[in-house]
Order: sequence, then structure tokens, then C-alpha cells
Amino acid sequence: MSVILQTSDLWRTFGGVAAVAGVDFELREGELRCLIGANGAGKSTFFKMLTGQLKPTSGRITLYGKDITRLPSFAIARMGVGIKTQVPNLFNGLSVHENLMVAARFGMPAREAADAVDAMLERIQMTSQARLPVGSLAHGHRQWVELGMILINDPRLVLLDEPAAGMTAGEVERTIALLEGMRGKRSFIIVEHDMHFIRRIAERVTVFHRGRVLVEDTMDEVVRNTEVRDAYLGSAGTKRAST
Ligand SMILES: Nc1ncnc2c1ncn2[C@@H]1O[C@H](COP(=O)(O)OP(=O)(O)OP(=O)(O)O)[C@@H](O)[C@H]1O
Repeated sequence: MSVILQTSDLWRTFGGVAAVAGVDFELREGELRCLIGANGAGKSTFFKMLTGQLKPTSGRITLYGKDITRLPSFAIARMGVGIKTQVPNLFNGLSVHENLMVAARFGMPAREAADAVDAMLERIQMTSQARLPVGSLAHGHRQWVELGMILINDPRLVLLDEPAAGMTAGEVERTIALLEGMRGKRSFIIVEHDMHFIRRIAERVTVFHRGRVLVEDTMDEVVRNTEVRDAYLGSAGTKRAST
């Protein structure tokens, strides 16, 4: 499979702190990659540069062969990229249906959008809540509405920052099922802390440590890697990851 996203010697410094320090990274078409690492390892900063939320200090990001290093988020989204940031992008006063419709209308005419919204309501299993204001929903449900808004335009590449954050175990399972249905058909980069989620969904994992890529491997190998254990997982993390 061809490489669709690449970073070369990517840096971002804040004052004297190098949050991301020379990262070379590649994602292939159809891949589902998880980014993990301890707090402060640089995952979010790296993710924000991929999504145009933060400008790199130096280095280069290429997407589908195009230099996107200095592009803003909306321009990257227009290239067929679905982006979920840590801060929710929802209209609390509008219903679930209306939120999905707003997203759908970016990419398609009204009649097609109405059908797409109905189909997405079924996919995220929220047809019965379609008329409820998003502001009245529980956290996990709000996350699904946002996922639905991202997926409704059928992005080729999906970038998710902590999609399982604050979800109950049951909600995490439903999120996994939603993403499983797209595995191999679309490409993903997912930043996540929830080790159960990572363990269930990850193919290859990229472990960040002090702004650099410490290791890139399958989750099984990552858990076995003593350097990773020392740097990140610790004995508690290893136990969590193996359950
Ligand atoms: N806006 C900022 N200003 C100053 N320093 C920052 C800023 N954003 C991040 N940093 C610093 O950069 C380093 C990497 O932070 P980053 O948030 O990317 O790590 P992370 O791996 O995503 O951590 P977490 O899992 O807690 O989100 C940290 O030392 C952090 O304090």
C-alpha cells in the first residue's frame, strides 16, 4: 500500500521546550495507526501539526504527495480528511439530526444529505435520539454525534484525538465496532490513552517519548518492549494492556 501521509524531521518548540523533536513518520493507505505515550510525550503537538491546528517550527508534512506543512485545518479537511480534535466541535443548541445535516451539507446537495444523515443515525445507533438537542446528551453520545459528523462525508483519512475519552466501557465497545466497520477501507491516525481501546483496535502503534518516536510496532511487541515499559507503560500499564 502506498504512503499517503509523511512527516520529515518535524519539530515544534515552545520557548526552550521541544515538544516534537525531529519526527519522521509514515502512514500507508488503509492503515489504522495509534499514537501512544506518557503525558507530555508530544502526541497532541504532533497531531495538531498534522491537522493544521499548530504550525511546525521546522520540517515538512506531505499528504497525498502535497506539501501541507503550512495549510490551515479547513484546507486539510477539504483534501478528504476528517478531523476530531480534543475540543468538541458540536452545535449544542441544535438537534443530533441538525448537527449531522450541517456536516453533510458541506459535502453534498440537500436531498443526498438527508439520506446520508438517516444512514449515519443508524450507524451511530442514535435514530431514536435524532430530535434531541446535542447539549442535552451524555458525553459518550456527544462523541458519537461528532464521529458521525466527521464520517458523514466519507473521508479517506480520519484523524482522531482521544475518541474514547470519558466513555463508559460499553460506549468504548460501540466506538470500536463503528471503527472496525471501516478498517482497511479508510486510513486512521488515533491518539488515545485508553489501553483497552488501543489493545482492541490497534494494528501498528507509534510510541512517543520526549518528542521523539521511541518505537513503532504491533501492540504485542510494544508491550513486550522493555524500553517502552520503562518509558511509559510501567508495571501498571503493562497489566492494563494485557487484560
Ligand atoms: N502551547 C504550549 N505551550 C507551551 N508548552 C507546550 C504547549 N503545548 C505543549 N507544550 C509542551 O510540550 C510537551 C508535549 O506536550 P503534548 O501535549 O504534545 O504531549 P502529549 O503526549 O499529547 O501529552 P498528553 O497525553 O498529556 O496530552 C509538554 O512538555 C508540554 O508541556
